[in-house]
Amino acid sequence: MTGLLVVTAVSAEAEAVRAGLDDQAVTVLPVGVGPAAAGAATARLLALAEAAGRPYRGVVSAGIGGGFVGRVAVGDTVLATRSVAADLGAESPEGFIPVDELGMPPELLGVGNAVPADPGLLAALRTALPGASVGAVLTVSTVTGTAAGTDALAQRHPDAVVEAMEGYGVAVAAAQAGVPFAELRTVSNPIGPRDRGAWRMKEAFAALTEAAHALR
Ligand SMILES: O=C(O)c1cccc(C(=O)CC[C@H]2O[C@@H](n3cnc4c(=O)[nH]cnc43)[C@H](O)[C@@H]2O)c1
Repeated sequence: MTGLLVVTAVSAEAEAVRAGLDDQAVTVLPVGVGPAAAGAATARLLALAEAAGRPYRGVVSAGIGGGFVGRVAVGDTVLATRSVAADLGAESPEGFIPVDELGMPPELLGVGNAVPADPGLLAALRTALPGASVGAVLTVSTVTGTAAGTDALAQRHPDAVVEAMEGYGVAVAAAQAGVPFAELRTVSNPIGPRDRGAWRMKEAFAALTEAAHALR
């Protein structure tokens, strides 16, 4: 058994995590933006480690994310209770229908719309990061950038604190490999009408470095 695998979307996030870690047993790798790239790359890393007889003992999706205003602030650290595929489903005149509620046979649904964090891994991270906010983290393929989109998402997910683009994909890879999963985010921007100038990447990367000790 090897140590923990921490996957980020981009290399700047991986570098921020590594800067706060001095543990050789933790592997930190960028796996791409979006649930498909992150899920496929994570599945490959987990399978290669397993085939080499050195499976990872856990996988953490880490990085920056957009925060729901009034629930978290820029610079905050967040731990996911579950990682939710917020745009996996169908639109209808009555609104969005999550894939879980489309009436598909259960064997086609896989893990459904959400994957809970591993209780043991989440508990350990909460202990190490007592100041972290805890709630659902949404995975979206399109960054939310309108007031209407933000309101709809906030109403559909009253327990959500952050949106990002990879957690659910990584969670599916971990679930299929039978490896404990968790998601850790720091808030770089408020979710709302697109304003790239409001993104505070430096602050979010610094918070990621600060939080990384929890991954030891
Ligand atoms: O300029 C953009 O709109 C943009 C789009 C995708 C990625 C980036 C990045 O440089 C950051 C990579 C990473 O950050 C996460 N993230 C951060 N804020 C949000 C958000 O408000 N909504 C969704 N994802 C967010 C995400 O996981 C990206 O992979 C910039």
